[in-house]
Amino acid sequence: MNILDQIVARKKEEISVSKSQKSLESLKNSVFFDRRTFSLKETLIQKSGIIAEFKRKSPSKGIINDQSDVLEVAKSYEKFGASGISVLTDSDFFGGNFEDILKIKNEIQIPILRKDFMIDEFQFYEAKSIGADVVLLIAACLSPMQVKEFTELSHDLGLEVLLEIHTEEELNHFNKNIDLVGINNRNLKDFKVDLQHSVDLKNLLPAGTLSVAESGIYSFEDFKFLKNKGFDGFLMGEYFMKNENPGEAFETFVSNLIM
Ligand SMILES: O=P(O)(O)OC[C@@H](O)[C@@H](O)c1c[nH]c2ccccc12
Repeated sequence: MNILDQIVARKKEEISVSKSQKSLESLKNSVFFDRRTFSLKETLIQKSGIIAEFKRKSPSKGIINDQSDVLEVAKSYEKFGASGISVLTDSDFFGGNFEDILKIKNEIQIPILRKDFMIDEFQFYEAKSIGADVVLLIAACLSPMQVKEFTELSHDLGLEVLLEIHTEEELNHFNKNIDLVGINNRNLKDFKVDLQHSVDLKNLLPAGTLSVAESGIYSFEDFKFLKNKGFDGFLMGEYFMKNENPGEAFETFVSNLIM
């Protein structure tokens, strides 16, 4: 079984436990459920375009940073111009949890992306209830029909959708209601990173689609290359998180943008 299949299999178990512990009603009654959400479509254009990620570990890299405080990092990301913050909520494979979003929600004013493997309606109510503004839909673990249904549900809840694709075939998961399309530079099945592959795929998107280059952006040159090819957004995690102080690393990185 490839890693993505393993994660999804584990996620199904996790969801059934969650459902047995929490009712949909209780999610709808939570403090953050009834609120206005922030739009990543807007901040992507208004700010640096960088969606900075908080990630403790990953299947491809092992432990990246298990010391940093989520609130401290999130505040710096916001202060130095991040368009949004991506927070991993998968615990087994990425070391994340819901608390990370709950802790930062009232402290920052930019969109929060709940980064997880979304395969069940229940998770979208959860995302809203913990304070997320945007959710990730990974084409590789969903059918085009599921993408369509989950997009409608997300919009009913006031959440925006970032659809992640990696191959040309996955373009058939796109529909006109999708808010943003992320092209993963990293193949989730073998972890290979290929920036040119993403550029080629981006050129096949309908004109005017907001595009986000995801993963494996490891230098300012990588960033500039993708920006010059027309990407609107850049999802970066490890490059910042591998430092003792990810917020400071973010500040240094964006100082290049102004020069
Ligand atoms: O740490 P990186 O290489 O900068 O990548 C960030 C982000 O793109 C990556 O974490 C990611 C992209 N798509 C995902 C899907 C699930 C989990 C994680 C991801």
